[in-house]
Amino acid sequence: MSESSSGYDPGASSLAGQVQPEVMAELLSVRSSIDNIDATLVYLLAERFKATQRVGILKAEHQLPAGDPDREAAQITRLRALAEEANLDPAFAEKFLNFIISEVIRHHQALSENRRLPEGPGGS
Ligand SMILES: C=C(O[C@@H]1C=C(C(=O)O)C=C[C@H]1O)C(=O)O
Repeated sequence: MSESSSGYDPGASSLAGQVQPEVMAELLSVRSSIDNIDATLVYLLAERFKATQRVGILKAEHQLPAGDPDREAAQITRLRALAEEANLDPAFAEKFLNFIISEVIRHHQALSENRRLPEGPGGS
């Protein structure tokens, strides 16, 4: 579905009418990059959840535990270092990864109990 038919309005703003037109134009231009980045994040997350779902199926088939704390610790150390290099707050990077991992673990638990998940952030 195209964005125009989904009803998305890239110009939506509570600031309309309160800012000079040049400022608004610059704001909308930067927001267009933010929209592209957000779309990419959604696609990246969808791909990540597809991959983790394969891991979840493998774990369920072989009666392996949903979480893997040593793997998580290694991922967090790596992501914190990457975040520092990228000038991103490492504490934020860690929180974000933990948020995603906890959702993945919830999915893996559901898979191993052969349960369907209610609609949640990860979806699949
Ligand atoms: C995906 C896995 O399962 C869990 C989720 C992880 C993740 O989302 O990266 C990492 C480790 C596990 O706690 C895995 O074991 O690789």
